[in-house]
Amino acid sequence: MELFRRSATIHNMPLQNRDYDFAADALFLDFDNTLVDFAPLPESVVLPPDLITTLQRLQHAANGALAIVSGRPLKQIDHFLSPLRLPVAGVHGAERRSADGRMTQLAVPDIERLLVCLQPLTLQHAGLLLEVKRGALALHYRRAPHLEQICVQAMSEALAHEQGFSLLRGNMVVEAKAADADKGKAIAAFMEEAPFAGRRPLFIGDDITDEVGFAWVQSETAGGLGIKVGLGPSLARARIASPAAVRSMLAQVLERSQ
Ligand SMILES: O=P(O)(O)OC[C@H]1O[C@H](O[C@H]2O[C@H](CO)[C@@H](O)[C@H](O)[C@H]2O)[C@H](O)[C@@H](O)[C@@H]1O
Repeated sequence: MELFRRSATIHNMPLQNRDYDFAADALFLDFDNTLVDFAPLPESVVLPPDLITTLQRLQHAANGALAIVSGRPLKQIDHFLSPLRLPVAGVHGAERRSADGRMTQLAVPDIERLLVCLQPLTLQHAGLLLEVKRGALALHYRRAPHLEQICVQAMSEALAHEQGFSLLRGNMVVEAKAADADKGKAIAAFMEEAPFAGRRPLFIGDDITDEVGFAWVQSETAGGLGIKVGLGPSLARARIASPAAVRSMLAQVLERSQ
């Protein structure tokens, strides 16, 4: 059964006649707008019933080769998926928990000056939210979309005096994150380790931060596939319509395995 629609813009990308193989593939999943639908605030996402059980069973069926790769801190992912503790890369790869539970934290720049610079803006506009992470700072404007340009400009100006950060435009958010951290490197690091090593990486994600992940999994060395959720330009060679479609596809994959 074909589970993903090939991207309309990319042709001649055969999937070796299969889409997902529990014995041969490693599955990497973004969190927001991939597994769960967007919500007005980061803490208000709602996990659909059965998602945790589906992930747990998938992980078991794949001999552990399933990980979450998110812009969120690892602790938040654990909180939402509790009691499940999956291998996770958080804050775009700045922190990572391997399948054996080992933690890796990249050295990250100090966000203190950025915080001081940007806090007045959030006091001025009630619809804005600053999300503080280890070595990253996200300025959310989902509840005040008309402030997008002001937010982007404020973040750019704050970053002009800083070293070691890169500016990331996400969905209704502009973020300063550690320049050294990216999802491609995080997936590459998982793929060096058991139980991921030797498998074909599949990465499902929706946002700009996921593009480096798609590029890495689709590299010649990795030989994998990127699957973009939703519309918009992407390097990913396959598409899936929505988080609901991702959840239903994961459930189908599981059903087929039994
Ligand atoms: O890499 P991801 O797992 O997709 O995380 C990306 C960012 O997700 C969160 O923000 C986004 O989702 C929120 C909840 O739906 C929404 O309110 C916000 O507008 C979105 O940008 C999270 O808060 C960020 O830290 C992540 O970087």
